[in-house]
Amino acid sequence: MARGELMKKLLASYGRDEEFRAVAEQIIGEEEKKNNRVLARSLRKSLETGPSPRSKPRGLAPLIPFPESAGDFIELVEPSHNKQDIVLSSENVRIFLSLLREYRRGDEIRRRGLPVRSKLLFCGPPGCGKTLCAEVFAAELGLPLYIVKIDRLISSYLGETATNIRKIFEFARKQPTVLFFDEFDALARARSEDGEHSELRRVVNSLLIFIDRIQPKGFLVAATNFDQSLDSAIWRRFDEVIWFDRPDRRMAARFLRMKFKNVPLQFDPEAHLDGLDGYSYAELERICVQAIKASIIDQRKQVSEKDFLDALVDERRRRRRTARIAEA
Ligand SMILES: Nc1ncnc2c1ncn2[C@@H]1O[C@H](COP(=O)(O)OP(=O)(O)OP(=O)(O)O)[C@@H](O)[C@H]1O
Repeated sequence: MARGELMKKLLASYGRDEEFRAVAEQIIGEEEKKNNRVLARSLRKSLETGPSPRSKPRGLAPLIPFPESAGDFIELVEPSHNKQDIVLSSENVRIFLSLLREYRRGDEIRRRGLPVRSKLLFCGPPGCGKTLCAEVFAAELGLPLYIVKIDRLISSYLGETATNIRKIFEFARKQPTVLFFDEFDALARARSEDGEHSELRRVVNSLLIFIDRIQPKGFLVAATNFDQSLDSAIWRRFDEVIWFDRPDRRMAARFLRMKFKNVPLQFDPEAHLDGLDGYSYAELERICVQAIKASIIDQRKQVSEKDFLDALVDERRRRRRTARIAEA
């Protein structure tokens, strides 16, 4: 495996001892194969003198195990998408490129006493790329992505929540990661609760204080669908606020071209852009995938216009049902 890929795997396995050790062994094996015996021997020595349950950590920097108890509300995501898979506005491309460059020069910037932007708020309707972008961004940075489900975090047993929050932040302070807080608006809702939930409010406020104080080694990203429910006390804690909008006509056309890039078509999907106004990327994605699947099921080599229109009708039905549920 290429060295870069192995390094990525090694970083992603950080905090999970067994996996980390397996990848480290793979790296040593590769060096042995290349006849770099001195390096391989010294790597093995570091690995063997690393932390063990009985000995004090020496050699390798001690791993900070990710809190086991956090498993219910935090998830390590192996990036499976890259920048080819996302459609972003030119403004967002510019912001992300500048964040990447700043991160790479972070040590130098900090040495001069200046802050590095590392706390980002992603706003926008569902299915418009907030999570996908966090994944692609983590892949570009070569950092592991951890997704924290805020609603689950704050509804877990309160006594433990406070400890878990502290552990998460301790982890993010020491280990370069992209720590992604999904459904951040759940915080705002919890903050406005009162009376019997004052304990909950305290937990939420302590989470905000942690966000305020932390200088993450990587990035802390929070995502919300409801930007209006976040008050300025929350907004001002972030270095950048980035909007992910539903695609306009031009972006929807780009998305369709991307999705059908390697698929033989009997029609021009862009002729249907009028009917796709207001759809999210996730909805457009479902239409494209359904249309492609229909051609596979019928064992046809090309996707037909009917495949596309049938998928569109299905998605419309789904939208109407979802809207009805949301109103109820
Ligand atoms: N900008 C985009 N470019 C390409 N594909 C996209 C984009 N936005 C969304 N998608 C597609 O829709 C799926 C869901 O998007 P994603 O999970 O990023 O939405 P989200 O904004 O995080 O939504 P939610 O608020 O519901 O969590 C993605 O996995 C991807 O297939």
